[in-house]
Amino acid sequence: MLKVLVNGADGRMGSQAVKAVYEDKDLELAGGVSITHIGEDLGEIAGIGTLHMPVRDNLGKTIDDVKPDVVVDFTSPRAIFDNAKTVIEHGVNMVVGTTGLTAEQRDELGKMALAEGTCIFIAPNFGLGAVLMMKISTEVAKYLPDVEIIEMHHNNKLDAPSGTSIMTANMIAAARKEAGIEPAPDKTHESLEGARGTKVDGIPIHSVRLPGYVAHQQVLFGGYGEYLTIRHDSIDRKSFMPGVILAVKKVGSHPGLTFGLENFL
Ligand SMILES: NC(=O)C1=CN([C@@H]2O[C@H](COP(=O)(O)OP(=O)(O)OC[C@H]3O[C@@H](n4cnc5c(N)ncnc54)[C@H](O)[C@@H]3O)[C@@H](O)[C@H]2O)C=CC1
Ligand SMILES: O=C(O)C1=N[C@H](C(=O)O)C[C@H](O)C1
Repeated sequence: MLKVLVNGADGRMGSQAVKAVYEDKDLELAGGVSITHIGEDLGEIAGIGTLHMPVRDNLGKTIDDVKPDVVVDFTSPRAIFDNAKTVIEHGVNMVVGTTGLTAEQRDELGKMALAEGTCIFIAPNFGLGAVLMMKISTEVAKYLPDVEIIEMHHNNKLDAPSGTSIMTANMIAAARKEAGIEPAPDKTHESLEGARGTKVDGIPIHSVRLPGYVAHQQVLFGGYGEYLTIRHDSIDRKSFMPGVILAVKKVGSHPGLTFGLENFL
């Protein structure tokens, strides 16, 4: 049985991860860490009943105490780099769902993990539909290179643009480059700064934050007298859990850094 520790255990995603790990017959829930709800019962917070397992407040100390095989992290873009370093330094494998790491930070963590003989898996999106949205977008971009992304999330999301939209833009730009095809130049003058969104690899990303939304993205391709829109909607955070559980089970057989759920499908 793989022992799993969840960091950010009382959050929207962390509490779902606690439940998913607890319900999987091949995994053992080793504990939960957070900076809020410290000392409260982990099971009560995740809505699965009393577990007599308190939420702990120090990742490093908790790893020393419970000796997990895998740490799952759903915390905050500000905390994730240091969290990942702590986990790797303790020689433990890690599954990261938290967004906000730069490509340089990911590479650094991958090198650290290799040096320590551990495995780190990072995915900005664990939803199967979202992975397919990105993959299909790279195919479309070879024929319709003019593209913009609109991502829509709940108003408590801390970062913008979303990790998924950044990854989508990176993948589309790489596919366009490989196909030797370029988008039309953007001739618009922004009379108000920000009107055309932010740009990642030259691709405009527009971020919407509203109550009522969960996690949604549209990839809009324009052509001559036609357009094609690829849209993905996560309407329940349970949609991410099969991907998280898959990653927990597979991470240990991939030394160093693995980036993106498509590598495990
Ligand atoms: N990869 C994926 O499929 C998905 C990724 N996310 C990402 O996961 C992250 C968390 O999202 P939510 O669960 O919505 O946030 P949340 O705010 O509901 O939960 C984060 C939790 O982490 C705790 N926390 C913050 N800093 C911490 C630290 N240093 N150590 C331990 N605990 C800490 C907070 O107290 C909070 O309870 C975000 O970066 C979000 O973009 C969200 C959904 C899906
Ligand atoms: O914060 C969220 O909610 C989500 N974050 C991830 C992202 O930034 O892409 C994944 C999903 O979009 C939900």
